[in-house]
Amino acid sequence: MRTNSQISALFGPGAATRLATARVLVVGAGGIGCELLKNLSVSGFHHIHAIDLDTIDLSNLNRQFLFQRKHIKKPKAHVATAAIKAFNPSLDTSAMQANIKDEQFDVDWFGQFALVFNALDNLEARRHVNAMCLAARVPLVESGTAGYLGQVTVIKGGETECFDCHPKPAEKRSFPVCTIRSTPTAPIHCIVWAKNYLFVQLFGEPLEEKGEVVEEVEAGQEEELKALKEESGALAALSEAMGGDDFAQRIFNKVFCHDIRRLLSMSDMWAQRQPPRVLDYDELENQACDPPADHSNLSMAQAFILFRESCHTLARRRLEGSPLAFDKDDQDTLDFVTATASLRSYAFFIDQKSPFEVKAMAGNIIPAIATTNAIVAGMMVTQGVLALAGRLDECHTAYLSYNTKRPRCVIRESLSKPSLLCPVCRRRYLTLRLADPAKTILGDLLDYIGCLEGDMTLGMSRDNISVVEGSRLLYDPDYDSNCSRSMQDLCLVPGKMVTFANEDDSDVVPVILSIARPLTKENSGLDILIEGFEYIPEFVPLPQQPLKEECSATAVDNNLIEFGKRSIDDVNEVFESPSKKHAFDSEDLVILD
Ligand SMILES: Nc1ncnc2c1ncn2[C@@H]1O[C@H](COP(=O)(O)OP(=O)(O)OP(=O)(O)O)[C@@H](O)[C@H]1O
Ligand SMILES: [Zn+2]
Repeated sequence: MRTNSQISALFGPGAATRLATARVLVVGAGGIGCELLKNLSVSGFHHIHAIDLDTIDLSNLNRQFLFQRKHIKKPKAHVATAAIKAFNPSLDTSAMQANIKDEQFDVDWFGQFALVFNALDNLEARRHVNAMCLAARVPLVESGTAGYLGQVTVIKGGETECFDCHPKPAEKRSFPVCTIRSTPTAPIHCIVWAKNYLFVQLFGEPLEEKGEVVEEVEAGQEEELKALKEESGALAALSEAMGGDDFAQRIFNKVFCHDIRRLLSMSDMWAQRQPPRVLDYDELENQACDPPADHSNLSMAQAFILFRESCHTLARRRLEGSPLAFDKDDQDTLDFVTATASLRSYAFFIDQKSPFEVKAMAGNIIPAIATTNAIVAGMMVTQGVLALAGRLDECHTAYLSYNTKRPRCVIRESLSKPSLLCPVCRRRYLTLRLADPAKTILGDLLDYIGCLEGDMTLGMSRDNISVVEGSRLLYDPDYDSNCSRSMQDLCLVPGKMVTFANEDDSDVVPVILSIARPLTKENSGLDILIEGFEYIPEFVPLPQQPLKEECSATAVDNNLIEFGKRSIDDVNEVFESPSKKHAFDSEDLVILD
């Protein structure tokens, strides 16, 4: 536990009082959240509120050290805050098991905190908290980890980049169909073939629509694609043998003998490549072997046995019910993918992966590493202390990278200014309060906005305004049927955010009205009140197409936050992490420049 003088020595004069009086929110009490809560509790923070929608699972215990076996199924936020209170009984803690996106957490609710820490694991929730903190004008410390990689940054509306200043590319994971079906060269190609092609053809719904395999035909491959389609037809016909004793053998002979012989007959294809080998069912059947171990590679004989057994199990399940879907936690489906991917790797002379690694790759799992979470949570505290003191010029975006060549594993950058084109933070955030949402109609609100004058004018009126909530268009000059409906009827309740834009003049800053709790008696006589006019962001109208230079973000996955500025070299260095490699194996990365 830090004494006041230690806190002042570490964080500067006045820090002890500032930390002791600030009310802070921690969103997410998982891997990073537990470390962070523990850090906050011993760093001089006093009023700590935690929220998490989940309960504790056995799989959390290896790294979420505030939890013990006896806590399984209990709410994470409650157990975590109780645990830190045990470290420091003088703390004022509170906890909620809830989704941070719930409407009850409106702008007023966020506004009660001096600082928010995000310790989340998904983009959607991060985006939501980003927008709510902008609306409530509360600084946010954002974090993310993926394997050995981690990031921390500070977001303050109007002063720094926000979470949405750079577009986050959708997770991309696609492979050309001919690589997967005819010329695999990497373990991931065999895994995708087993999971997205063979498994789906035999036991599931049709495949390519699933998105991982794309019909990207290179010149001269049209013939090959046609042959592959015929091959798929033949495989579908084999499904009719499902349930029979020789089902596994027929599948094996088709995919590891017949199809490979057909490929070998195309000698041009192997001029520059190692040709595959045909596998022999009888030979493998006669080989004795030990049972497979989770962490070591399967021998060919072990893969064969697993293939045969999983084929029969899945055939039985498929005949008993509806199409099956691959699930990394469904052992039968995982066994099938592990075994067939291993056999295909043997056939194509590709490195083997252990069942454990196959599970990570097929399930696209990035291992969570306690040390990474701990380092990131430590950096969050130091950034949070600076943000709380308003010392944004001293705050940083910090990247934790894994690289044996670099002397330091933390790379720091000063915070960037908001992107002038950001569709989220380059907006005017105002708060709307109504005396009675059941009585005020949308038309009244439009008139009220049209009549605002002086410093409060928004440059909008019924003739040019468009009103949108989420993906719902509520009003534009050609669509006024909602004007006579009450705000309550339109579900415009506290917690909702409504965007008002001038349709005619793109130089007018769009306004986001956060609907907050109704007016109290203090404002009696008013029906509508809009607050927060002091801040007008510098505004540049959005172009039709986002400018390419603006997109300097890297995408790793939904688990890792992305903020511009890292060079591709840095990015490549960061990706030298072995854990990252096993999860993504090069084709899985999307790098925008
Ligand atoms: N919308 C949300 N509202 C509140 N909490 C959320 C929300 N989305 C995610 N979380 C919480 O954020 C935490 C993120 O922690 P972490 O990344 O360690 O995930 P985890 O679920 O604990 O671990 P794993 O996914 O590896 O099993 C989780 O506890 C999760 O419940
Ligand atoms: Zn922004």
